[in-house]
Amino acid sequence: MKCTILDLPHVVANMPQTENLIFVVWDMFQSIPHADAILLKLVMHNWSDEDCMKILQRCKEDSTYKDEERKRKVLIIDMVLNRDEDEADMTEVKLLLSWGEGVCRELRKNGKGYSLSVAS
Ligand SMILES: C[S@@+](CC[C@H](N)C(=O)[O-])C[C@H]1O[C@@H](n2cnc3c(N)ncnc32)[C@H](O)[C@@H]1O
Repeated sequence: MKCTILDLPHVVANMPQTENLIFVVWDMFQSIPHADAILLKLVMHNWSDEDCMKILQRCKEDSTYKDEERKRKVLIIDMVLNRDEDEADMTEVKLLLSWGEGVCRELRKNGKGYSLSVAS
């Protein structure tokens, strides 16, 4: 498996490369280069809903994959509040960790399943 880490210049510019792991200076708001899968780990909580939609749109755009069976996968790992099921201490820890980081989103049960919205 080959992995490419995309980030801003001050984060990846001088990182050592290996055969399977490379670091590339890239602005994810402009485009996302071709890959079988894209992992957005601890990225979305930094951005508004509008910016998250832009990032997901860039993930969706890939002129090299026309085949429906081989569409790229997008995996999101991020922290969300789940006050209905988390212990109160866990909610406090999550709020503390997300403090100053941007947007804290909350998972809520509704009639159809779950919804995710900006925590208030
Ligand atoms: C909270 S960090 C998460 C980093 C890494 N995914 C992790 O889990 O450790 C968010 C990263 O997004 C990067 N970032 C911010 N704006 C970006 C952009 N326009 N294009 C690419 N990366 C960006 C930041 O430099 C930062 O390293």
